[in-house]
Amino acid sequence: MAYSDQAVEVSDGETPAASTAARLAILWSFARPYWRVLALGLVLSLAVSAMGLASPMVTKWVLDTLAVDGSLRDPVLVLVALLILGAVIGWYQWVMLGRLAEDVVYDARQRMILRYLGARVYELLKRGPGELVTRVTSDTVLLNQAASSSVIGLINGTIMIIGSLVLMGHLDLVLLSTALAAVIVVFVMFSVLMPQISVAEEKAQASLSDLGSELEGTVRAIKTVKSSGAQPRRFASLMRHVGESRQHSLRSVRIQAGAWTIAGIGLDGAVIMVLAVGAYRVADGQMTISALVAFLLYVWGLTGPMMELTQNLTTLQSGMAAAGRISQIERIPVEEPADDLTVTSPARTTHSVGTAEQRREVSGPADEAGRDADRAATSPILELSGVTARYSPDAAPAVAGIDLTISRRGHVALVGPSGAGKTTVLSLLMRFLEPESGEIRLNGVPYAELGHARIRSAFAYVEQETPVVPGTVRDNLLFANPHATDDELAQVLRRLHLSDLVESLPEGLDSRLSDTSVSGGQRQRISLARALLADPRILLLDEATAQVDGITEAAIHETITEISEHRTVVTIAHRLSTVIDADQIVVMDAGRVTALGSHQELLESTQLYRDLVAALRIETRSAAVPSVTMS
Ligand SMILES: Nc1ncnc2c1ncn2[C@@H]1O[C@H](COP(=O)(O)OP(=O)(O)OP(=O)(O)O)[C@@H](O)[C@H]1O
Repeated sequence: MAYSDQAVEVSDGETPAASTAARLAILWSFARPYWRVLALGLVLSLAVSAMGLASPMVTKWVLDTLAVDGSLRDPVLVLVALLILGAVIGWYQWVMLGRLAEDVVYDARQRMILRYLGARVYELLKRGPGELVTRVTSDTVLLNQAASSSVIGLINGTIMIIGSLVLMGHLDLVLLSTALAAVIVVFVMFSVLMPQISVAEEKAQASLSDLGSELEGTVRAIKTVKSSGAQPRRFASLMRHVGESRQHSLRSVRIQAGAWTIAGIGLDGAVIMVLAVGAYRVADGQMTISALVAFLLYVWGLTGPMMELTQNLTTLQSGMAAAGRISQIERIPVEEPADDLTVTSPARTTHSVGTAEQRREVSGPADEAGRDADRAATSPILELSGVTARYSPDAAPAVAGIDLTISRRGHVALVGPSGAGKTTVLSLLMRFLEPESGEIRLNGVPYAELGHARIRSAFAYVEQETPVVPGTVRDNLLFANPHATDDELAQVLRRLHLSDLVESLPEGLDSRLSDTSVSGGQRQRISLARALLADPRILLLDEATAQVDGITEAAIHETITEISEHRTVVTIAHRLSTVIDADQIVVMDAGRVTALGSHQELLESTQLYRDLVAALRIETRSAAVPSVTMS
C-alpha cells in the first residue's frame, strides 16, 4: 500500500469547507479497494429487495386465487420460498457487509498509524497528541458503516423506492400520483436537512477532538494542575468542549428526529389518502380489492426503503465528516514520500556490549556509502557546512550558518544559553528537521543521498524529556536492538546500576513501565541502557539538567567516557563534569556557533563560555551531588 496524497482538498482545523463531492470522493477512497465485495453486496441486496417487491404481487395472486376458488398451493409455495431465500441471503449479506465495514476501519487505522510513524517529526508534533489519537480511535468508527453498508443501502433503498413506485403505477396510476406527492415532500425535506446534519456531526467531532487534546495535556500535567490549584479552571475548560460536543450532537439528533417524524407523517398521510381514494375507486368498480391491498402493501413497504435511505444518508453524512478529518492526517508530509507505506527500520546488527574488543563497527550507512576505507578511518564522521534551518517557513531560523566537523572518536559537548539551538543541531543530525540551506554529511556522504532510516541506524539518541516508551522494562531496553542477548542485557543493567531496580519489580524485566513507576534518574539510566544495547556508532545525549542523582551522574559519565574512546558522543551538556571532560566544546548562541575549543582554551578566549561555566558551577554546587572542581 502506498501513501496516497489526496488530491481532494478538505478544510483544515475547525471550519469544514470541503464540498460534498470532495468528501464523497475521500470516503470512496476508503471503500474502493473493496469494490468487488460491495458489488456482490449490492447484487445480494437487490435480490432481497426484488423478493420484497414481489411479495405484495404474490399476495395479490393469493387473493385473486381465493376469489376464483383456485388452488393455493403454488402461490403459497412461492411466498414461502421468497421468505426463506430472502432471509438466508439477507443474513449472508449482513455478515459480509459487517466484515467489509471492519476491513475499512482496519485499513483507515493502518493508514493513519503508518502516516504518524512516517511523518516528518515536527509536522506531526504540531498537532496535539489527543487530536491524533481521536482520529485513529473515534473518527474511524464513523467510517465503519458509511464506507460499506450505507453505500449499498442508499442504492438499494433508491431502487426499492423506484421499483415500488413502478409496480404501484402498474396497479393504479391515480393512486400512484396520490402516494407520489407524499414521497416527493419527504425527499425535498431530506435534501434540505441532511447537509445540516453533516455540519452538526462534524462540529461535534471537532469538539471531541479538542477535548481529547486538552484532556491529554491535563492528565500529563496533573501534578502542575493540582499544585497550581487549577482543577476548577481545568474542569471548566474541559467541560466547555464536552458541552460543545453535546450541543452539536443534540442539534444533529433534533434534525434527525424532525426528518424521521416528517417521513412518518408523510407515509401515514399517504396510507390514509390511498385508503380514501382507493375505497372510492373500488366502490366505483375502477379497481379490484386485491389490487388495493397490494397497493397498500407497497405503500407500507415504502417505509422500509425510506427508513433505510434516511438512516444511510445520516450515516453517510457522519462518515463524510470523518473522512474529511481523516484526510487531513493523510496530508501530513512524510519523511520519505517515495517510500511505500511500510515502516522501515534500520538494519541494525547485533553487537556484544562491554569491552571495546567485544564491540565491532556498525555496518551503517556511512560504511556502505563511504567506499574508501582509508579515508573513512581518518575523515570526520559528521560534517555540517553552512547549515541553516527553521521550524516553519515564517519563523526565524533556529540555527544559521552552522559549520561543524565531528570526528569519529571522542566527545563533543554543545553548550549555550536556552534557545541557542543545541537541540536543533541534534534534530538536524537525526534528520528530524531538514536544513533550509547547507549540507550535512555522514562519513562524507550527504544526508540527501541517504534514507532517514539509514542515517538513524548510525545513532542512538537519549532524549531528555521522554526517555521511556510504553511497554515493559524489557521492551524499553531492547527498543533499539531487539536482538540483544540476556547476557548483554544483564551486563548493561549491572553497569548502569539498574539490576536492583529490576529485581525489586514484581515481574522483573517484564514489569510494565509507566512514567510514574520509576524515578527521573532511573528513567535516564534506562534510556542510557537502551542506547548502550544499541551499540551505536554515534551517541547523542541530551543530558538531564545538572541536578541528577549521584548514581545517574556516574552512569552518564562512565557511558560517555567509554563510548567516546572508540566512537562519537555528542552531548547537550548541562553538567560541569560533562563539559570539562569533552574533547571539543561547541559554544552556541542565538542559533550560531560562536566558539569552539577545549575547556581551557574557551575559558581563556570566550566570555560567554566563562559565564556559562560560572552558571553551571552554581547549579552543580546547589545540586545534591558532589560538586566538580575545575581543573
Ligand atoms: N518545535 C519547535 N517549533 C518551533 N520553534 C522551535 C521548536 N523548537 C525550538 N524552536 C526554536 O528554535 C530555537 C532554538 O531552539 P533549541 O530548542 O534548539 O534551543 P536549545 O539551545 O536546545 O534550548 P534549551 O537549552 O532551552 O533546550 C529557539 O528560538 C526555539 O524557540
